Amino acid sequence: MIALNNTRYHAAISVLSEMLVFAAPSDATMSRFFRSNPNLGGQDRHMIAECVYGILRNKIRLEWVLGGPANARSLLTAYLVVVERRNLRECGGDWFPDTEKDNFALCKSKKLAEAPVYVRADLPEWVVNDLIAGGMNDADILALGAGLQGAAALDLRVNSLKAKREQVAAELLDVGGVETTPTPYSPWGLRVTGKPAINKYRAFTEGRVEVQDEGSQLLGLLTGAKRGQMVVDFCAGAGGKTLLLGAMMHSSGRLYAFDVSEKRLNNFKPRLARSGLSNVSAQLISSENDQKIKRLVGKIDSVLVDAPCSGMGTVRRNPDLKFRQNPASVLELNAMQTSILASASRLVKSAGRLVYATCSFLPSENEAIVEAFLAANPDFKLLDAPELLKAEQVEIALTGPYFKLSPHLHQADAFFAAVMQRD
Ligand SMILES: C[S@@+](CC[C@H](N)C(=O)[O-])C[C@H]1O[C@@H](n2cnc3c(N)ncnc32)[C@H](O)[C@@H]1O
Repeated sequence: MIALNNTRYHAAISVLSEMLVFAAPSDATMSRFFRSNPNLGGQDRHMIAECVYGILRNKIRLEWVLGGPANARSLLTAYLVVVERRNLRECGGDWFPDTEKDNFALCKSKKLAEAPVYVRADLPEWVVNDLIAGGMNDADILALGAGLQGAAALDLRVNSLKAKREQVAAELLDVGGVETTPTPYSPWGLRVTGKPAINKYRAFTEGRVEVQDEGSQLLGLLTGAKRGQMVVDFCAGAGGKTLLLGAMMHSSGRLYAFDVSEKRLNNFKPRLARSGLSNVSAQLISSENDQKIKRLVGKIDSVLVDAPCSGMGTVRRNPDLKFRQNPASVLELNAMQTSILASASRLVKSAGRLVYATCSFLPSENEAIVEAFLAANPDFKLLDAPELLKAEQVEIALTGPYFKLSPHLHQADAFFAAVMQRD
């Protein structure tokens, strides 16, 4: 139970009211709020953050219980009843206003078990409709929804160019008391106990580890990138996956990192410097059809398209994404995804690989894009992702030919990848 008091109760309502506009990512709103309220101590901040993120995670259920869209104060009341299961007696003290007592009683009277599936899964109705259109049943939707409510772990990837996993684990423990365990599937992964600031350790500043979720690490294996190859990371962003591909290539061959965002590519520079890689060419492109990529047509062994997406698979870390995305924004993304995949595919040489990935679980951003691409490009065929991982000694329970991770099954963010090969 969150230890509320007058200050924390009012601060939580204040910051949540700002967040509910969804004009900015909620973590940015939270940081700004704490900066402008320096009187709040460490414990206060912790409790306020717990309370506010707990409300965002459960907002759909809380609003159903309240009977419709609600303000921050009512949501907090519903949170105390529905999530914390408090009695009115436990909301004693000066902080719980008499005016909220009716809301309290209303929330107590509602039975969540009677709510529609989208409410019980705490996913927007349009998201659940997308899942149903993709063939998911109610039980799986509820399991996915429950998994997305959980806490996300902090995963590290050991840079195989510079160190071994056991060495880095020992170093982190020795230097900072940071406890880690090997990730269940990735050969380079370490799962950190708690959330220590890894960037202050030399293992990080000297490029022996990077922060990277396990799903992204496994994606590297699916590209099959090897020593001496020509590889393209088409949507490289700040280069998280580029660094992994470069390490898999032993810093040999040529690795092109393209992106339309100068800011993201600039953020990649210090990471690249730390990594020790010397085979990377990072290039800003104006669009997926930029002239710069023309000279690479038909020459690339493996092309990764880590497409711009709704990010819905990361709602454990960013619960506000559920409310910052909508059917129209996803439709816009679908058009981009289709166009980027089509353009990037031109670079793949005969028998080369094309990997399409998103950090989303929406079938409209995943299977639908890949199926349409394959239908329009019969020279590409779908490979079996679980088989490819098995060949890399990764045994992971997956159904179907795609690489689909879910938090409730794989203790990772939801993630999707399809591996294709040009005939
Ligand atoms: C999911 S993020 C990539 C994250 C990155 N691969 C990583 O591991 O850190 C998608 C990226 O696609 C980029 N992007 C958007 N439109 C693009 C386009 N038309 N061509 C290439 N990249 C694009 C965005 O700037 C963004 O950096």
